[in-house]
Amino acid sequence: MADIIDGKAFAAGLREEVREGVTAFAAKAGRAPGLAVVLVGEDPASAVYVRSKHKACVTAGMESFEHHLPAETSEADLLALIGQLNADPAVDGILVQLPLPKHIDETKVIEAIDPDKDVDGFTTASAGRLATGQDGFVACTPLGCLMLLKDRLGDLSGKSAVIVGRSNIVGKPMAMLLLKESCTVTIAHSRTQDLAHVIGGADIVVAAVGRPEMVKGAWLKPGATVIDVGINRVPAAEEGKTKLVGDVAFDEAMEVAAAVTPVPGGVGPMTIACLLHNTLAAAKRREGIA
Ligand SMILES: Nc1nc2c(c(=O)[nH]1)N[C@@H](CN(C=O)c1ccc(C(=O)N[C@@H](CCC(=O)O)C(=O)O)cc1)CN2
Repeated sequence: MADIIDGKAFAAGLREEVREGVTAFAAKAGRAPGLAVVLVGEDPASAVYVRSKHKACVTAGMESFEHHLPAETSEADLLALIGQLNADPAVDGILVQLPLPKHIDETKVIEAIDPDKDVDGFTTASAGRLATGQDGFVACTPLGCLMLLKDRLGDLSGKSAVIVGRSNIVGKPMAMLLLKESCTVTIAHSRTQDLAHVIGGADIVVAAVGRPEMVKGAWLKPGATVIDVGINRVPAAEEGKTKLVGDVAFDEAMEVAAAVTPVPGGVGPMTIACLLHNTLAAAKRREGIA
């Protein structure tokens, strides 16, 4: 039976580390790091995530600047707000909660964020910096996956890694991070032929495809480490109820792998902990503090 990788506990440790870092930062800089979070509209899941981010920020001793705009906000008004936040010296990190309402061009809004405040790591500049080995911010979810992998496996050099999913915010940055760790990286996607065979050769599997329990236990190499990024709500056995499952068939994977992240309680909590980590790093860079 595989070990369960406890992302919730790891994230709590990271948040505590950040809290201590914030205290040291404030003593030197005479101010707390500041994170601006922009939420447009009433998406209930987004509202929950933004509340969690605010609470985590305050608990870590950071300033949280919340901007909750109505769903009808125009793209021009949102871009104007980003411009103000870019220029605000109290703001070290800017995050625009996704998804945005359909009438707003997400790419245009993300690209408007100053890369030095892009604590979500979503701008083209941040992606380019990661791809070329320059200092910059790494998207929080893949950064959290990497931390869990390094904690579990230590040196990743030479390991074979398969990432299922090629999104700009998880699959691609994950591939860059694992390449930087000298893994042999394969990105699988919806057109990949014989996915079972591709996954079967991997020491590390990162599933980020958004399809409930798509990766089967029988596809895994015995002893693999499995990181499940998927958060899918599906009907539960009890009539009218729902439950969360990942992109990996968890019970099957537990029979074959060496270690698996659960859903919930695996990668998800790392996302917010890494956001705090990036915000502290942004503040230190802006103040020239090592
Ligand atoms: N600007 C951003 N937008 C979005 C991001 C992001 O990183 N930046 N990621 C997601 C949502 N998200 C944070 O924003 C997020 C998702 C899930 C979790 C989490 O802890 N999940 C729990 C389960 C939660 C539940 O019960 O529903 C878990 O997996 O244990 C945290 C943050 C999209 N938008």
